[in-house]
Amino acid sequence: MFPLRLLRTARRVLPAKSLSTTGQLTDLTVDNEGIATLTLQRAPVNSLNVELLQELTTVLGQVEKDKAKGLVLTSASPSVFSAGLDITEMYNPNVERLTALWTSLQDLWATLYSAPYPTAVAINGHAPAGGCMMALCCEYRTMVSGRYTIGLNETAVGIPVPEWLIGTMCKVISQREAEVALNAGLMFTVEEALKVGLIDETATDKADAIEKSKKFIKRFDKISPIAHSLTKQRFRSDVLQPFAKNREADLNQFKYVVLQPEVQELLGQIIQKLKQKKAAK
Ligand SMILES: CC/C=C\CC/C=C/CC(=O)SCCNC(=O)CCNC(=O)[C@H](O)C(C)(C)COP(=O)(O)OP(=O)(O)OC[C@H]1O[C@@H](n2cnc3c(N)ncnc32)[C@H](O)[C@@H]1OP(=O)(O)O
Repeated sequence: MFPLRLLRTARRVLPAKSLSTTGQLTDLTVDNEGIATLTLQRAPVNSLNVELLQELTTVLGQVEKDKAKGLVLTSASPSVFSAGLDITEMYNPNVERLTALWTSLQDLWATLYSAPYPTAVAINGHAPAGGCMMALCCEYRTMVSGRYTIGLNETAVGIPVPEWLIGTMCKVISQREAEVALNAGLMFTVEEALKVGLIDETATDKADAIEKSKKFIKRFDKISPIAHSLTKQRFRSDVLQPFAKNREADLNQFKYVVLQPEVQELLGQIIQKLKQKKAAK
């Protein structure tokens, strides 16, 4: 059950010096104020394969165990926050690996969405699909201005958006805006995202986005962790609880859809287009 996980009693008194942990695909640092920064670093575009999804969930568990003051999520890429699920994991897949991919995505979503500590994201580049999903899980979104896009474009790659992700989006933007965007797999520019409330503010660069994210986390300095985590839980439980009951059916539906010949054909075409785009650069 999610409620107990969300019950958070005290922040740890952190040592004066910064802590730093480096995984293979992510980097976690904790500053001397106790704010953790988790950086995605799977080059070139932080696409989410099984290993990255699992590492992210493990590191989030560590942030919780260490009782950090809060978390800032960002990316090491100069232009992409995350390209979403690794498309090559879904094309001609090994079914066991496909199962692990979706189960790991479910775990990451549930862990980040129900994190008992304050969360903010510094979106320093494009954030399609699973990239947008991670941003939506956070309590505050700052995006670097530029020619970047953000949104849930799953239908454009042949994947229906699961109910838990529709619910997550509808907590952030209006149901009407969400329905129009998700049905057609539309992406938002930074300006459009700000206008509909998909992001909370813009930043001039990554450093500015991180600073703004940390400023958000510091809002909770005088708020009791129990008051914060229980209130957050109450806002999110109507999305988390049905998810917990339906995750097996959600997995089966994902596998059924991805293995359809027409979806496989579409995924193959997308991979081809990405390759041609690179060759034309
Ligand atoms: C039911 C499920 C619903 C919701 C749950 C959440 C999950 C959703 C499913 C997904 O996430 S599907 C993935 C959807 N993602 C996309 O459609 C993004 C595709 N990529 C792009 O649009 C662009 O790459 C970019 C805008 C992110 C970045 O553009 P740029 O900086 O110009 O880089 P390149 O396009 O040249 O790509 C560099 C390199 O990376 C490879 N790549 C890009 N995206 C992916 C990806 N999603 N998976 C795997 N690989 C990707 C691309 O092929 C290039 O590879 P090279 O080997 O040629 O270097």
